[in-house]
Amino acid sequence: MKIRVGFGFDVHRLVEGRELWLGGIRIEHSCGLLGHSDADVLIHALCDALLGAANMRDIGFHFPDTAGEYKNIDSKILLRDTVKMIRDKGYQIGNADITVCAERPKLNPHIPAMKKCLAEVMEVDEEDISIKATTTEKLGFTGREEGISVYATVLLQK
Ligand SMILES: Nc1ccn([C@@H]2O[C@H](COP(=O)(O)O)[C@@H](O)[C@H]2O)c(=O)n1
Ligand SMILES: C[C@@]1(CO)OP(=O)(O)OP(=O)(O)OC[C@H]1O
Repeated sequence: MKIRVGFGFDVHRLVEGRELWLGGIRIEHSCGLLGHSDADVLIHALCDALLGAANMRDIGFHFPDTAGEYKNIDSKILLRDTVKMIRDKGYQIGNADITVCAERPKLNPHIPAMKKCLAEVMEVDEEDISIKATTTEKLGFTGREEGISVYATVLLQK
């Protein structure tokens, strides 16, 4: 069996007047993430980790932010299509481990719903998706609540 690791990282800016979408679910917050799509930064990092493990470039290569068809798109659609691409190349998903850097809101209460949602979209067990949250102790752009960043690692098997 061939085992391959992939890593993804993404950042989106927090602004007023946008909904906050994270891990496929909407979270009540005073501001939301800015992007061409719904700006679900967690899903974008996860897509990049999946694509990286399969050596299939990155999210912007497959879903360019210059294309009207992706304007305000639900990132769950991008994740579903990414998973299809990597399965078509013969890979199975082993597990994903994701860390969200956000000063606010508290994400722990939302993590079970995110895991359930992502597991459904990816057609994997919830047990195979780990999501963790950390502040950056008020340091840097995440600490100043200017944005949210996400790191994702996945393991694929062939
Ligand atoms: N947006 C966040 C950030 C953190 N958490 C949880 O709080 C714990 C402590 O955070 P530190 O940054 O002080 O280490 C962290 O381990 C998470 O469990 C959260 O829910 N939402
Ligand atoms: C998702 C896409 C496409 O709508 O746009 P954004 O929401 O701007 O996200 P980003 O992570 O900057 O890049 C990937 C994109 O091409």
